Amino acid sequence: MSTSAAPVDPVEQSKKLCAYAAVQDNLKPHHRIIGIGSGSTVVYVAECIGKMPNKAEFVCVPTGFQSKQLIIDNKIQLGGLEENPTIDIAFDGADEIDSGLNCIKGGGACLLQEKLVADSSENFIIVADDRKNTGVLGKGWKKGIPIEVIPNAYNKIIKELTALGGAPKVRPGAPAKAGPVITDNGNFIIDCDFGEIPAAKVADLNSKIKAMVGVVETGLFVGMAQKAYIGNADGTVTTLTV
Ligand SMILES: O=C(CO)[C@H](O)[C@H](O)COP(=O)(O)O
Repeated sequence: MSTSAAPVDPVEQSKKLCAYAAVQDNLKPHHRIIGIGSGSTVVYVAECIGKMPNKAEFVCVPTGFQSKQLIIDNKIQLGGLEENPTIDIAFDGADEIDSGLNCIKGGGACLLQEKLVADSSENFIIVADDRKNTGVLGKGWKKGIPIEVIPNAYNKIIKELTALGGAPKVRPGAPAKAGPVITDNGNFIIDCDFGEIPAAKVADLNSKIKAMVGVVETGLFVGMAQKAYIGNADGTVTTLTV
């Protein structure tokens, strides 16, 4: 019988390393309410918290269906934003990070609940593998900025985004569903490519998109993260701060 271990995928390993480092460095003894983001990197945040001997002291607030399952699977106490409007610290992944720690989020269509949790958190920490750390939004992430919209407003908003210089597309649910992706909040996602967005222009673009009636939220997280933990392919972790 062979006893050789399964090969370790370096990207998966880097996600785990940055997530564990972020929790171990930032979760303080007085923290009680923790926000848990969405995606494949925060899986390791929940795993790390789930292994803590004092995990019964924490209440974790999820950012969507997947995140809720992670909290349940790791046997951590689940809480809602309604009972916990102030979150001590939140950990979340990102699709891309710029030099000012602005992020594109929403690749998993969870951006609205993610932004609610981030905005309610006293500390917001990003965990990501080094492919996300490009320095400029739109440089590596070519799918566009995810924008959550009220369903019957999608054509109106597509017109407005096009006039703003973007290339918008409704996110399809195919092959798993005919028709568009429906978010956890019952809305559509429009992915809108604006090319590379210099850090100094991210806030203005975000304000212009948010001002469109029918837009619920954008996947531009402007000035929200205090720190980002980047897992590198060589097994090291880089910490970025603003
Ligand atoms: O914004 C998100 C979901 O809406 C995720 O945090 C983002 O897509 C990163 O995911 P991953 O850790 O799998 O790269």
